[in-house]
Amino acid sequence: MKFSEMLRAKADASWQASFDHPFVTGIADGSLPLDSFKYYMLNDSYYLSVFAKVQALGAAKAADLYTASRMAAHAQGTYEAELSLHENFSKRLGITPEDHAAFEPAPTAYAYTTHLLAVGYTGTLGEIIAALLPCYWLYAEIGHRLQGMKPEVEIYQEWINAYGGEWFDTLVKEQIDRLDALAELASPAERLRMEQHFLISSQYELSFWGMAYSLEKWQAPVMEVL
Ligand SMILES: Cc1ncc(CO)c(N)n1
Repeated sequence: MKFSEMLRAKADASWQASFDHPFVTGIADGSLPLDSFKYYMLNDSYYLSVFAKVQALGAAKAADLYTASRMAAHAQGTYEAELSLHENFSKRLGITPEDHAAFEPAPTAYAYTTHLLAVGYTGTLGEIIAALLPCYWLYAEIGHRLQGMKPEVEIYQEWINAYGGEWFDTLVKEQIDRLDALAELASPAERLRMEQHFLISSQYELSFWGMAYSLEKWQAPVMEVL
């Protein structure tokens, strides 16, 4: 069994909980309140801005120029997705520059990105890809599962199309193959860290839906701190 398949099997319970989460099923059937989707978009913009940095940290840690260039290309791809999906959606959802200015990441978005940054700065490229992979792979699986659903809310349909398409599949497959190649070279201790990072990111993906669905907030405002 490939290393990636072993990780996917171990994460299955949290992935199934993501598939069944009311945020995800609410996108599929159009019942998700727009306020939750708006809150998701704001937090996801923040999330993706850190995600791109961690991809770039992966580029810095690559053993060869080709891999460095691919990780950098993925960081660039995140930037472009961020621009096209989020700027377009922000306008249509009525998210204003003031909303962005007043925005502070919710506790779960902050914790998840802090986890990614910790692995980005302390980990090997294998560890970094293990931490980033649930973000790619889970969304691709959700995109596929939701293909063919026709929510009345146009933005939800576009969200499904973005993650269910071939463009995203190719990126995900590339990183799965890279993870398997790096796992072959890794020591047992590094492979264990890769597994931990993957499972923790999978848990945070699940928490991220709950965060948006419940409009999760800090107990006290932290605007001055973050
Ligand atoms: C939280 C989260 N995970 C994964 C993706 C997919 O890139 C995303 N946009 N946001």
